[in-house]
Amino acid sequence: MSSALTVLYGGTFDPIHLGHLHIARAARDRLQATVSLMPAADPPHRELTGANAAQRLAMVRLAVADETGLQVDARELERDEPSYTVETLRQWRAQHGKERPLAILIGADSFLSLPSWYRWQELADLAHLVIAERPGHHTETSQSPELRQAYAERFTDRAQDLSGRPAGLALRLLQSEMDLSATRIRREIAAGGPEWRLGVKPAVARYIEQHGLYGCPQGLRADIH
Ligand SMILES: Nc1ncnc2c1ncn2[C@@H]1O[C@H](COP(=O)(O)OP(=O)(O)OP(=O)(O)O)[C@@H](O)[C@H]1O
Ligand SMILES: O=C(O)c1ccc[n+]([C@@H]2O[C@H](COP(=O)([O-])O)[C@@H](O)[C@H]2O)c1
Repeated sequence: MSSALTVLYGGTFDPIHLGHLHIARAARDRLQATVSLMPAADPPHRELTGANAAQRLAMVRLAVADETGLQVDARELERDEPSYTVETLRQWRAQHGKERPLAILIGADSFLSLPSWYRWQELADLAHLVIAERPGHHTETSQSPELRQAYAERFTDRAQDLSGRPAGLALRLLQSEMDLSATRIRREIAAGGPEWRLGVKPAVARYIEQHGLYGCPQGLRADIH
Protein backbone atom coordinates (compact mmCIF):
# COMPACT_ATOMS: atom_id res chain seq x y z
CA MET A 1 0.00 0.00 0.00
CA SER A 2 1.35 3.47 -0.78
CA SER A 3 0.80 6.71 1.15
CA ALA A 4 1.44 10.37 0.48
CA LEU A 5 5.07 11.23 -0.11
CA THR A 6 6.63 14.14 1.78
CA VAL A 7 9.38 16.02 -0.03
CA LEU A 8 11.81 18.23 1.91
CA TYR A 9 14.04 20.57 -0.05
CA GLY A 10 16.85 21.92 2.12
CA GLY A 11 19.13 24.75 1.12
CA THR A 12 21.03 27.78 2.27
CA PHE A 13 18.87 29.89 -0.07
CA ASP A 14 21.24 32.87 0.20
CA PRO A 15 19.19 34.15 -1.58
CA ILE A 16 16.47 31.88 -3.01
CA HIS A 17 16.60 32.14 -6.81
CA LEU A 18 14.69 30.95 -9.88
CA GLY A 19 16.88 27.84 -10.18
CA HIS A 20 15.67 26.70 -6.75
CA LEU A 21 12.05 27.33 -7.68
CA HIS A 22 12.51 25.59 -11.02
CA ILE A 23 13.62 22.30 -9.47
CA ALA A 24 11.06 22.53 -6.66
CA ARG A 25 8.27 22.86 -9.24
CA ALA A 26 9.74 20.04 -11.34
CA ALA A 27 9.83 17.75 -8.27
CA ARG A 28 6.28 18.73 -7.32
CA ASP A 29 5.03 17.87 -10.80
CA ARG A 30 7.00 14.65 -11.25
CA LEU A 31 6.21 13.30 -7.78
CA GLN A 32 2.68 14.71 -7.49
CA ALA A 33 3.63 15.92 -4.02
CA THR A 34 3.88 19.14 -2.06
CA VAL A 35 7.50 20.28 -1.75
CA SER A 36 8.61 21.96 1.49
CA LEU A 37 11.52 24.35 1.15
CA MET A 38 13.59 24.16 4.31
CA PRO A 39 16.21 26.87 4.91
CA ALA A 40 19.32 25.70 6.74
CA ALA A 41 19.79 27.77 9.90
CA ASP A 42 23.48 26.98 10.20
CA PRO A 43 24.43 25.28 6.92
CA PRO A 44 27.14 22.63 7.31
CA HIS A 45 30.25 23.21 5.16
CA ARG A 46 29.75 26.97 5.04
CA GLU A 47 31.55 29.44 7.25
CA LEU A 48 29.41 32.49 6.60
CA THR A 49 26.20 33.39 4.84
CA GLY A 50 25.43 36.75 3.25
CA ALA A 51 22.03 37.01 4.92
CA ASN A 52 21.16 35.66 8.35
CA ALA A 53 18.82 32.70 8.87
CA ALA A 54 15.75 34.82 9.60
CA GLN A 55 16.31 36.89 6.45
CA ARG A 56 16.84 33.80 4.29
CA LEU A 57 13.66 32.29 5.72
CA ALA A 58 11.76 35.52 5.01
CA MET A 59 12.91 35.47 1.38
CA VAL A 60 11.87 31.82 0.99
CA ARG A 61 8.43 32.69 2.37
CA LEU A 62 8.09 35.55 -0.12
CA ALA A 63 9.23 33.36 -3.01
CA VAL A 64 6.68 30.58 -2.42
CA ALA A 65 3.75 32.75 -1.34
CA ASP A 66 2.05 32.56 -4.76
CA GLU A 67 3.25 29.05 -5.70
CA THR A 68 0.87 26.11 -5.77
CA GLY A 69 2.24 22.99 -4.09
CA LEU A 70 5.31 24.66 -2.59
CA GLN A 71 5.52 25.54 1.10
CA VAL A 72 8.05 26.40 3.79
CA ASP A 73 9.39 24.20 6.58
CA ALA A 74 11.25 26.28 9.20
CA ARG A 75 12.22 23.37 11.47
CA GLU A 76 15.98 23.88 11.12
CA LEU A 77 15.70 27.39 12.57
CA GLU A 78 14.32 25.87 15.75
CA ARG A 79 17.54 23.93 16.46
CA ASP A 80 20.55 25.63 17.96
CA GLU A 81 23.18 23.48 16.24
CA PRO A 82 24.57 22.87 12.73
CA SER A 83 21.78 21.93 10.33
CA TYR A 84 22.91 18.36 9.68
CA THR A 85 20.43 16.70 7.38
CA VAL A 86 20.65 13.37 9.17
CA GLU A 87 19.50 15.05 12.40
CA THR A 88 16.64 16.82 10.61
CA LEU A 89 15.48 13.55 9.10
CA ARG A 90 15.70 11.77 12.46
CA GLN A 91 13.57 14.48 13.99
CA TRP A 92 11.05 14.17 11.14
CA ARG A 93 10.92 10.39 11.64
CA ALA A 94 10.38 10.83 15.38
CA GLN A 95 7.34 12.97 14.57
CA HIS A 96 5.90 10.99 11.67
CA GLY A 97 7.01 7.41 12.26
CA LYS A 98 9.11 4.90 10.33
CA GLU A 99 6.61 3.99 7.63
CA ARG A 100 5.75 7.29 5.95
CA PRO A 101 7.51 7.86 2.61
CA LEU A 102 9.96 10.75 2.79
CA ALA A 103 12.27 12.18 0.12
CA ILE A 104 14.83 14.95 0.10
CA LEU A 105 15.39 17.01 -3.02
CA ILE A 106 19.00 17.93 -3.76
CA GLY A 107 20.93 19.30 -6.72
CA ALA A 108 23.54 17.27 -8.58
CA ASP A 109 26.43 19.09 -6.87
CA SER A 110 24.99 18.22 -3.44
CA PHE A 111 24.58 14.59 -4.47
CA LEU A 112 28.20 14.37 -5.60
CA SER A 113 29.34 15.84 -2.28
CA LEU A 114 27.20 13.47 -0.21
CA PRO A 115 30.15 11.44 1.18
CA SER A 116 31.35 14.60 2.96
CA TRP A 117 28.05 14.98 4.83
CA TYR A 118 27.73 14.10 8.49
CA ARG A 119 26.82 10.39 8.86
CA TRP A 120 25.86 10.29 5.19
CA GLN A 121 25.62 6.49 5.11
CA GLU A 122 22.56 6.71 7.35
CA LEU A 123 20.60 8.99 5.01
CA ALA A 124 19.29 6.13 2.85
CA ASP A 125 17.61 4.54 5.86
CA LEU A 126 15.77 7.78 6.54
CA ALA A 127 14.71 9.16 3.14
CA HIS A 128 14.71 8.74 -0.62
CA LEU A 129 16.92 11.06 -2.69
CA VAL A 130 15.52 13.07 -5.58
CA ILE A 131 18.44 14.47 -7.55
CA ALA A 132 18.03 17.46 -9.85
CA GLU A 133 20.50 17.80 -12.70
CA ARG A 134 22.57 20.98 -12.59
CA PRO A 135 24.79 22.43 -15.34
CA GLY A 136 28.43 21.45 -14.87
CA HIS A 137 27.74 18.53 -12.53
CA HIS A 138 27.56 15.05 -14.00
CA THR A 139 25.86 12.62 -11.69
CA GLU A 140 26.37 9.64 -14.00
CA THR A 141 30.12 10.01 -14.47
CA SER A 142 31.46 11.96 -11.48
CA GLN A 143 30.43 9.87 -8.50
CA SER A 144 33.18 8.79 -6.12
CA PRO A 145 33.54 5.01 -5.72
CA GLU A 146 32.00 5.11 -2.23
CA LEU A 147 28.96 7.07 -3.44
CA ARG A 148 28.50 4.74 -6.41
CA GLN A 149 28.71 1.75 -4.13
CA ALA A 150 26.17 3.20 -1.72
CA TYR A 151 23.62 4.28 -4.34
CA ALA A 152 24.11 2.19 -7.54
CA GLU A 153 21.39 -0.29 -6.65
CA ARG A 154 18.99 2.33 -5.35
CA PHE A 155 18.11 4.18 -8.57
CA THR A 156 14.63 3.87 -10.02
CA ASP A 157 13.03 5.60 -13.01
CA ARG A 158 9.53 5.24 -11.61
CA ALA A 159 8.44 8.18 -9.48
CA GLN A 160 5.60 6.15 -8.02
CA ASP A 161 8.08 3.72 -6.41
CA LEU A 162 8.94 6.44 -3.88
CA SER A 163 5.42 6.41 -2.46
CA GLY A 164 5.54 2.65 -1.99
CA ARG A 165 8.29 2.55 0.61
CA PRO A 166 9.51 4.85 3.37
CA ALA A 167 13.10 5.47 2.21
CA GLY A 168 16.13 4.09 0.39
CA LEU A 169 15.52 4.86 -3.32
CA ALA A 170 17.08 7.48 -5.61
CA LEU A 171 15.39 9.20 -8.55
CA ARG A 172 16.94 11.50 -11.16
CA LEU A 173 14.82 14.53 -11.87
CA LEU A 174 15.39 15.21 -15.56
CA GLN A 175 14.09 18.78 -15.62
CA SER A 176 15.46 21.34 -18.08
CA GLU A 177 18.62 22.69 -16.48
CA MET A 178 18.91 26.27 -15.29
CA ASP A 179 22.37 27.72 -14.96
CA LEU A 180 21.89 29.96 -11.96
CA SER A 181 23.51 30.11 -8.53
CA ALA A 182 23.19 32.21 -5.40
CA THR A 183 26.92 32.94 -5.64
CA ARG A 184 26.38 34.57 -9.02
CA ILE A 185 23.46 36.63 -7.75
CA ARG A 186 25.41 37.83 -4.69
CA ARG A 187 28.33 38.72 -6.95
CA GLU A 188 26.11 40.64 -9.39
CA ILE A 189 24.44 42.56 -6.56
CA ALA A 190 27.80 43.52 -5.12
CA ALA A 191 28.97 44.66 -8.58
CA GLY A 192 26.10 47.15 -8.65
CA GLY A 193 24.46 46.20 -11.96
CA PRO A 194 20.75 45.47 -12.48
CA GLU A 195 20.89 41.95 -14.00
CA TRP A 196 20.64 40.07 -10.69
CA ARG A 197 16.94 40.96 -10.53
CA LEU A 198 16.26 38.60 -13.42
CA GLY A 199 17.37 35.67 -11.25
CA VAL A 200 14.99 36.17 -8.32
CA LYS A 201 11.30 36.82 -7.85
CA PRO A 202 10.30 40.52 -7.66
CA ALA A 203 9.24 40.17 -4.00
CA VAL A 204 12.66 38.74 -3.15
CA ALA A 205 14.39 41.53 -5.07
CA ARG A 206 12.40 44.10 -3.07
CA TYR A 207 13.39 42.41 0.20
CA ILE A 208 17.06 42.43 -0.78
CA GLU A 209 16.83 46.13 -1.58
CA GLN A 210 14.87 47.05 1.53
CA HIS A 211 17.34 45.25 3.79
CA GLY A 212 20.47 46.25 1.87
CA LEU A 213 21.57 42.61 1.56
CA TYR A 214 24.70 41.46 -0.25
CA GLY A 215 25.95 45.01 -0.66
CA CYS A 216 22.77 46.22 -2.36
CA PRO A 217 22.27 49.97 -1.79
CA GLN A 218 19.38 50.12 0.66
CA GLY A 219 16.05 51.24 -0.77
CA LEU A 220 17.49 51.77 -4.25
CA ARG A 221 14.84 51.37 -6.97
CA ALA A 222 12.47 49.65 -4.54
CA ASP A 223 9.63 51.27 -6.49
CA ILE A 224 10.19 49.65 -9.88
CA HIS A 225 8.41 46.32 -9.38
N1 LIG B 1 20.25 25.99 -10.68
C1 LIG B 1 20.13 24.87 -9.95
N2 LIG B 1 19.86 23.67 -10.56
C2 LIG B 1 19.77 22.53 -9.81
N3 LIG B 1 19.94 22.47 -8.46
C3 LIG B 1 20.20 23.62 -7.82
C4 LIG B 1 20.31 24.87 -8.53
N4 LIG B 1 20.58 25.84 -7.62
C5 LIG B 1 20.64 25.23 -6.42
N5 LIG B 1 20.42 23.90 -6.53
C6 LIG B 1 20.39 22.92 -5.44
O1 LIG B 1 19.56 23.43 -4.41
C7 LIG B 1 20.09 23.13 -3.11
C8 LIG B 1 20.28 24.39 -2.31
O2 LIG B 1 21.16 25.20 -3.05
P1 LIG B 1 21.89 26.46 -2.42
O3 LIG B 1 20.94 27.18 -1.52
O4 LIG B 1 23.21 26.07 -1.90
O5 LIG B 1 22.03 27.35 -3.76
P2 LIG B 1 23.32 27.61 -4.64
O6 LIG B 1 22.85 28.39 -5.81
O7 LIG B 1 24.04 26.33 -4.89
O8 LIG B 1 24.13 28.53 -3.63
P3 LIG B 1 25.65 28.98 -3.60
O9 LIG B 1 25.99 29.54 -4.97
O10 LIG B 1 25.67 30.00 -2.51
O11 LIG B 1 26.48 27.76 -3.29
C9 LIG B 1 21.40 22.36 -3.37
O12 LIG B 1 21.11 20.97 -3.26
C10 LIG B 1 21.76 22.73 -4.80
O13 LIG B 1 22.45 21.68 -5.44
O1 LIG C 1 24.31 17.05 6.84
C1 LIG C 1 25.35 17.51 6.31
O2 LIG C 1 26.49 17.23 6.71
C2 LIG C 1 25.18 18.47 5.14
C3 LIG C 1 26.29 18.96 4.46
C4 LIG C 1 26.10 19.84 3.40
C5 LIG C 1 24.81 20.22 3.04
N1 LIG C 1 23.76 19.69 3.74
C6 LIG C 1 22.38 20.11 3.40
O3 LIG C 1 22.21 20.11 2.00
C7 LIG C 1 21.31 21.15 1.65
C8 LIG C 1 21.96 22.01 0.58
O4 LIG C 1 23.11 22.61 1.16
P1 LIG C 1 23.76 23.91 0.50
O5 LIG C 1 24.95 24.20 1.36
O6 LIG C 1 24.13 23.51 -0.91
O7 LIG C 1 22.73 24.97 0.50
C9 LIG C 1 20.99 21.90 2.92
O8 LIG C 1 19.75 21.40 3.43
C10 LIG C 1 22.13 21.52 3.85
O9 LIG C 1 21.76 21.53 5.23
C11 LIG C 1 23.90 18.85 4.75
